[in-house]
Amino acid sequence: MGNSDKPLHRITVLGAGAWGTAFAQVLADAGNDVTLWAREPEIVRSIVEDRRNVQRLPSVDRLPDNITATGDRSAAVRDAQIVVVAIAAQYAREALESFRAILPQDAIVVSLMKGIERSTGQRMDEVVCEALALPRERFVAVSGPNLSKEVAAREPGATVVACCDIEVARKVAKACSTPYFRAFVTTDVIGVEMCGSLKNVVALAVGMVHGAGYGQNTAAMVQTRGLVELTALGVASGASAKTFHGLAGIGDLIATCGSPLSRNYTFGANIGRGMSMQEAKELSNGVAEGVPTADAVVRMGKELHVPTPLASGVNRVLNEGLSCKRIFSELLGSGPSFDEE
Ligand SMILES: NC(=O)C1=CN([C@@H]2O[C@H](COP(=O)(O)OP(=O)(O)OC[C@H]3O[C@@H](n4cnc5c(N)ncnc54)[C@H](OP(=O)(O)O)[C@@H]3O)[C@@H](O)[C@H]2O)C=CC1
Ligand SMILES: O=C(CO)COP(=O)(O)O
Repeated sequence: MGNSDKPLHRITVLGAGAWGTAFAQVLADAGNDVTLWAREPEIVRSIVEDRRNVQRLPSVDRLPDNITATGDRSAAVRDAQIVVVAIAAQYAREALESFRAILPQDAIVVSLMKGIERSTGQRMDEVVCEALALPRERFVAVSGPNLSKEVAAREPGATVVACCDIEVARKVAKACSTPYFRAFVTTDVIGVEMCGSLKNVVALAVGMVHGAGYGQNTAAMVQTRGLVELTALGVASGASAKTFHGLAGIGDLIATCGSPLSRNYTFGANIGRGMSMQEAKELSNGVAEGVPTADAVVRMGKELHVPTPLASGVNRVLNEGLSCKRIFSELLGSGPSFDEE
């Protein structure tokens, strides 16, 4: 499905999980030559020999021919012009440090990850730049309403590509644009990072709402107050409020909070139904980034003097065993309050 005979770019995707593999297909469809790096030999074998990633993206029957895979770090990044990182956020630093010495000098690094590092409270732009000693001009964040299974089915959709250098953002946007996938650009890296990471905590909460047996009124309250909370945290971190009202913010919130395809939503729903953390983890179809991120968000709120009632409630359910019903009634507060700000 490439656009021309000559590949647009040589791109390497680190991490052949659900989103790494689906995004690799977008890049291949856009006309790039794509190499997926995976640490699991069986995933590499199945992509190379069977043209499938049965473990992580079983819905795709045949990956495009211009995708290959390897487990060899040096071979994976040797000629890469763009390196895309799609590793579970809590393990990104450790995984990227092993690429630091072998990353091509001028490669652009794109993060697809949506999480805050629990041990440091850092966003993925900070983690990636630190782990790879990467200048910020070569860091790009991609985030939006992008449920991997729907993107992999080539359903119409869009994303946001952020870099402090708008020309670099445009280059990456072009590299991931296809007739079914559109990329919008911005320089608000912090905003895009905060949207993607924090909406996962809201998706956990909305999942808990439905799991606990409540309906759309409660879900709408949680989702809307969640947007207010994540916007306040983002703005206090240096982001533009506008970003939160766009595709990466409210757009992703709508997709994630409204779909059982979301691992965060599903994890929250299972907790709401009364499962233990262990049971919910065992059932999860991939990483639910909001779980470790909730704790980081609460600490971030304290540091930035931004109230985080929703993230605090979610965190107390996850880490202190509070009931979902209790946190939603506590969210309503006691005395009268009519000020929506
Ligand atoms: N799925 C989606 O719809 C979307 C996901 N995202 C974000 O993209 C990121 C990846 O998500 P997704 O691909 O879906 O998640 P998956 O759970 O499907 O995959 C996680 C990936 O991280 C890898 N990984 C985990 N630990 C390590 C480690 N120590 N070293 C190297 N690799 C490691 C896994 O490798 P292994 O297979 O060997 O365990 C796997 O490739 C997340 O931050 C997520 O929030 C963003 C948009 C959409
Ligand atoms: O970020 C996503 C959609 O935009 C995917 O959400 P989950 O990680 O909850 O599956």
